[in-house]
Amino acid sequence: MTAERRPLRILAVASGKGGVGKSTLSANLAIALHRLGFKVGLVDADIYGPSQARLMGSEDQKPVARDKKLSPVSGVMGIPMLSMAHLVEPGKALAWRGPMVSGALGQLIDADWGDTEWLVVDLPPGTGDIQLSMVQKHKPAGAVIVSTPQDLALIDATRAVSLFAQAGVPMVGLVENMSGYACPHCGEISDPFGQGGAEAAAQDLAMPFLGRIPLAIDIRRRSDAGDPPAAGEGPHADAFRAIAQKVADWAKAN
Ligand SMILES: Nc1ncnc2c1ncn2[C@@H]1O[C@H](COP(=O)(O)OP(=O)(O)OP(=O)(O)O)[C@@H](O)[C@H]1O
Repeated sequence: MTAERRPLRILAVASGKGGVGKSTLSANLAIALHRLGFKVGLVDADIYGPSQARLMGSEDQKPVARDKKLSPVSGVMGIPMLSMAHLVEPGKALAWRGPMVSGALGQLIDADWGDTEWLVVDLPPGTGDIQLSMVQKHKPAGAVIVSTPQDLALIDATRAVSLFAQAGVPMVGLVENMSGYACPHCGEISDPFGQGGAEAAAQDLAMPFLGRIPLAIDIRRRSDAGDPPAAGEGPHADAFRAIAQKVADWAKAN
C-alpha cells in the first residue's frame, strides 16, 4: 500500500523530416521494449496523419472513456495504445487548429495507462505545434531521433535535436533507418541514401548512435500489415531488439 507508484515516463520518437520511418520505428521499438520486460504503452501523436492503429493491428478497436479518461486499446502483444485513428472515421480529414490538436494530444497522453511505465510517443515530423506542446506540457524523459542517412534528412534531424535540447529534454540517441538495401534477388547490398551519415551526425551532435535498420521489403510489408517484424524472429527483429536494449540501458540509468 505504501509503495510509490512509478510515474509514467515519456519516450518521444521524433524526426525532422517526414517519411523517414518514425512510426515504423516507434511500433517496433515499443514491441521490442515490451519483449525485454518493460511495461510500455504507445501513443500516436501524429494527430493529422495517424498510422499506429494500422501498424499495431488495432484499427477495429474503439477506446472507451471512464471518468473523462480514455482507456487504451490493445495492440500487438497486448501493448496498450491510443491513436486518433481510433477516434475518427478512417480517411476523414481533421481540419483543426493548434489548440484543438494540443487538446487531443493531452487526451491521448493523460489516458488511463494503468501500470505502464514507459510511453513511447510517435511524433509527427518537424518542429510545429504538436512538438512544442509535447516538450512544454508533457515533458518527455528522453527523445529518440530517427533519420535516413542522406544529408537533407540529417540536416532536418539536427533541427529536431535542437528543439529538444532547447527544452532540456535529454537525448537518448539517433537511429539510422533505411540504411543499406539487400537485393532480394542477388543479395547485393546497395546504399540508396548513402552510408554512415547518421552515425557521423550523431558524433557531431555528441549524442549516442543507437543503431541502423536496413531498407527491407519485409519491414514495410509486415509493418503495414499490422504484424511488425519486432514481434517475430529473424535479423530485423534482432536489429530492433539491439536498439531497444540500448534504450533500456539508458532508461535504467536515468
Ligand atoms: N526500414 C524500412 N524498410 C522498408 N520500408 C520502411 C522502413 N522503414 C519505414 N518503411 C516504410 O516507409 C513508409 C514510411 O514509414 P513511416 O510511416 O514509418 O514513416 P514516418 O517517418 O512515420 O512518416 P510520417 O512523416 O508520415 O509520419 C512506410 O510505408 C513504411 O512501411
